[in-house]
Amino acid sequence: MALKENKIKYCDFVTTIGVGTFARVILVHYRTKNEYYALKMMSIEEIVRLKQTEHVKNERKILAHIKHPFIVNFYWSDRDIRDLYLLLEYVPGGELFSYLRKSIRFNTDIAKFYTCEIILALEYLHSFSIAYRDIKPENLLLDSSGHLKLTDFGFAKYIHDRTYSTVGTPEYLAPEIILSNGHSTAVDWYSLGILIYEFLVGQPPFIDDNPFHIYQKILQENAKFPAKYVDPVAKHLIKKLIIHDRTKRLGNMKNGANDVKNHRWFKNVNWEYVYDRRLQPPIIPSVLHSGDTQNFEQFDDCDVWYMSPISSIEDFVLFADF
Ligand SMILES: Nc1ncnc2c1ncn2[C@@H]1O[C@H](COP(=O)(O)OP(=O)(O)OP(=O)(O)O)[C@@H](O)[C@H]1O
Repeated sequence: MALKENKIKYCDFVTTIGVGTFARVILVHYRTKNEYYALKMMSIEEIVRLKQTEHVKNERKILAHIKHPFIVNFYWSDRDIRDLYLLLEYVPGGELFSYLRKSIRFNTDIAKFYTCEIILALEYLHSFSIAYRDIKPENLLLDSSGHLKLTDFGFAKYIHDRTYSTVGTPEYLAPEIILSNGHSTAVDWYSLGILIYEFLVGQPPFIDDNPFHIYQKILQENAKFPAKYVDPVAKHLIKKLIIHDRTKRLGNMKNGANDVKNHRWFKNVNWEYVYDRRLQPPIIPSVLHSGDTQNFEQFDDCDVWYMSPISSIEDFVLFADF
């Protein structure tokens, strides 16, 4: 415990770079290394109250297990009487979401570049039976060279058979999650189909202010494909990814991710080049120095100094191995 607390001692808090449902993410400067990192902080009291204990434990366990060019790097976890901490690589280019909203939609080449990098990240995760379960543009960050880094493993889980919890973001939920039919890594291929659609069209196919109506649309309606933005090959790929029948869903059949990679939409893609980060990124973020936060929303300074409540002993011991 004393040893673990020492880790935080060397971090100077610089500014808040993200506030999610369960976490605050702070840019920290690590004095001994003179480097910047992203510190994800979660209030123990809040995590327990919002029934996220297992999710956070999964997140830590999975982050500690994986290493991939398109997934955010994890360094260590820690806790004190108020918070849980995850020290992550700082990815300074900001969320792909911001770039997508700014440009309204991506052309085929841009959409394809990001899709290729996500496919390799998903293929890697699925090889360990890890379902990511929260594919959306907000969880895709750009590094300083413009390559993708998947972040937020809060809903990721090792799934060896099927699992029944309802997690994810409404617009991206696979039908089997909505129906509580038990789900597996196949849900990520469904969400990838929705993501490609959002890249090309500028919004997901099933939208509504009320999540319940989104679920109804996902279950009952067919996606409409504006021909102006979605060419027939992309349409074919998306339809194969968002197919309700999991046994026919691309990525979830016996050839796994290879069926997706071999789809006509990726005809000229050299997958080794993709893995080696040798494709030219279509957007190069403006990053002036390693601790530059210009690509993130500005948060109130008091967020940095916000103190979570002291957790109860019962809650604290739930995270004994964190
Ligand atoms: N490693 C990182 N580098 C830079 N920014 C990051 C990093 N990790 C997270 N962020 C920023 O912080 C935001 C919130 O982080 P994260 O998504 O992990 O929190 P969360 O509470 O689990 O979110 P959600 O509400 O989506 O569940 C991200 O959307 C991103 O903008």
